This record gives sequence, structure tokens and C-alpha cells, in this order.
Amino acid sequence: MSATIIDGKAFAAKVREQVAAHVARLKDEHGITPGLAVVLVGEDPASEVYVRNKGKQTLEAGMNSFEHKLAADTSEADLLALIDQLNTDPAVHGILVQLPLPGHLNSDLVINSIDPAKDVDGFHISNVGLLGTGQKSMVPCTPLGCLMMLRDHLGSLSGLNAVVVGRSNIVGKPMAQLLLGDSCTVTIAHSRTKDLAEVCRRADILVAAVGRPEMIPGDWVKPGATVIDVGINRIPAPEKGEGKHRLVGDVEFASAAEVAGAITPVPGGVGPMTIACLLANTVTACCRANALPEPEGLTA
Ligand SMILES: NC(=O)C1=CN([C@@H]2O[C@H](COP(=O)(O)OP(=O)(O)OC[C@H]3O[C@@H](n4cnc5c(N)ncnc54)[C@H](OP(=O)(O)O)[C@@H]3O)[C@@H](O)[C@H]2O)C=CC1
Ligand SMILES: Nc1nc(=O)c2c([nH]1)NC[C@@H]1CN(c3ccc(C(=O)N[C@@H](CCC(=O)O)C(=O)O)cc3)C=[N+]21
Repeated sequence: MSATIIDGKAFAAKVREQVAAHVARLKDEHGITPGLAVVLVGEDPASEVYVRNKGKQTLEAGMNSFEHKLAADTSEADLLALIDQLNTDPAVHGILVQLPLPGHLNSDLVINSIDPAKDVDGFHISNVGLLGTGQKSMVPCTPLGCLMMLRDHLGSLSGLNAVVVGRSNIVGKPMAQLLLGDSCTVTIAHSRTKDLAEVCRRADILVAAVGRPEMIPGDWVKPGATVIDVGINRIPAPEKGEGKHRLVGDVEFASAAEVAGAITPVPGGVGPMTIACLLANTVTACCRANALPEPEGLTA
């Protein structure tokens, strides 16, 4: 193995320290405690892992955590009423509605009912538009975490060929916007892309956000490339015992690590950074709401 392992877990711990320091200052100097509300409708395994880690880390950073767990058959009207209440609650600075939502709920409608200033996921059309036009916005947590690791590892990204595999609204598209903002030459690949292997081999920066376990093998990776593996896939792990699972990314780690210059592991890569950036966005939202200076280095 030749690649540098980008330690997202350690990086995330540093980001959370910076967040906690800023939270302490907000409390001491202004008597303000940032608050994050998370809304979970029904049960989704990926979301539950995320919510569990997040609630704990929100409290550890000194912030208030408000969890709203709603039944899977909650009506759209009830969900919108809750969001309305959180929008007007002065103790709530950030609102996150876990995705995916059950099929009977219109996610676009729900997301766009969140006050854009409290939209710490950065999914509201207003924030999407601001990001796309290079204006100050709330930046989606997962792509923001990826950008932080890339800048930390590479310094300048200017002029590099970046390939993002996946075009979802929550990862692929905002990731591409951020890379473009840092002057990469950006290609967005997806399930209809012709000769994906060839496209990937041109990437100085390869971001995989597909949701297919170990889909990208080492021979799709350009020698020396920086590989960011966003995928979180639970696969059976009979070697750990009957019915056990383990997490793997969208990249075949062992073979990719032979070729890449640097690579993020799964777990311990993008996942922890996503949560750290959610906390960072909550502090940023709180500062903006109170017309106070924002923490430095924690936004795009
Ligand atoms: N680490 C973290 O913090 C987070 C991790 N994730 C993980 O990242 C992964 C992606 O999530 P998300 O963006 O929400 O997923 P989506 O399912 O919304 O999007 C997947 C994308 O991958 C593309 N795709 C699917 N199959 C192929 C293929 N064979 N070749 C090329 N492209 C393909 C799809 O293309 P098309 O549009 O053509 O269908 C689509 O654009 C998942 O594993 C998820 O669990 C997600 C959020 C946060
Ligand atoms: N509105 C919304 N925003 C999201 O950002 C969002 C969402 N909905 N729905 C679900 C996905 C998924 N997601 C994860 C974040 C962190 C880990 C994470 O911490 N992963 C650890 C592993 C945890 C474990 O050990 O199981 C790691 O990669 O090291 C996982 C998954 C955010 N998402």
C-alpha cells in the first residue's frame, strides 16, 4: 500500500474542538447557546447511525440538541407544522430533516419549508442557488467535509481534474459546485456515463458518491490521485459472526490504496467529517442569526 490515508476521524475531532471553542465563547461573551433540531420520520438504518452519533457530538460541543422522532405515517401537514414551530423558535439555530423521507411525503416541499437561515443541510433551493452563484450560503455538510480534507491534503485545488461519480442533490451536485468554486475542471459522472473507468482514470481528484459497495477498483484510479470515498454501504460480514455486517465504501479500498496518492477510509473518512460540519454549520447559522462574527475556517 502506498497511499496516504486521510484520517477523517482525527480531522473531524479537530473541527469539533474548534466548534466547541466557538460555542464556549458565544456562551461566555453573549449568553447564547447554539441549538440544533433533528427531525427523523420513520426508521431508516443509515439515518439512525447518523442521528445517534450526531446527538452525542452536539452535546459534547456544548450545544443544545432537540430530537423529534415522528411515526412513519406522520402526515405532511403535521411535519410542516413542526418545521414551522422550529422556524420560529429562537433557541433553534439549525434544523435538519433526515432523508430519505417516507414515500408519502414530498421531500422538496418539506425541505423548502425550512427557514433558509436555519437550513444547516444546505438543501433549501435558496441555499442551492446561492452556492451555485458563488454567494454566501449554508453549504451541505458532506461535500463541505470532503472539501476541507482535499484543501488540507492538497493545498490548492486550482486547475486539477476532478471527477465526481454521483449526481444527487445531497452529495454529487453540491460537491461539484464546491470543486468548481476552487477552480477544478469538474466532470460529473452517473449511471448513464459511457466508459466510466476511462473517465475516472483522468481524475486527479476522484469523489465516489454512488452507494454501490466497492464499485470502483484500483485500476480506475490515476496513479497519485486523491480519492474521496463518500459511500457508506453495509454488507454482510460472516467472518465476524452470523448476521454481522461491516461498512465499506464505493471504492475498493485495498486495490485503490496501491495506486492513489491519498485516500479516505470507510469508516473513519467522510462520515465523521459530515457530522463535524453539521455542528460547524449550526454555529455559523447561530452567529449569522445574532449578527456576530462567524468562526473562521469552518465554512467554504
Ligand atoms: N459519508 C456521509 O456522510 C454520507 C454518505 N452517503 C453515502 O453516499 C452514497 C451516495 O449517496 P447519495 O448521493 O444520497 O445517493 P443517491 O442514490 O441519491 O445517488 C447515487 C448516484 O450514483 C449514481 N450511480 C448509481 N449507480 C451507478 C453506476 N453503476 N455507475 C455510475 N453512477 C451510478 C446515480 O446515477 P443516476 O443519477 O444516473 O441514477 C446517482 O447519481 C451512499 O452510499 C450513501 O450512503 C450519503 C450522504 C452522506
Ligand atoms: N438530511 C440529511 N442529511 C444528511 O447528511 C444525511 C441524511 N439526511 N440521511 C442519511 C445520510 C447518511 N449520513 C451519514 C453521516 C455520517 C455517517 C457516519 O458517521 N459514519 C461513520 C460510521 C458510523 C458507524 O460506525 O456505523 C464513518 O463513516 O466512520 C454515516 C452516514 C448523513 N446523511
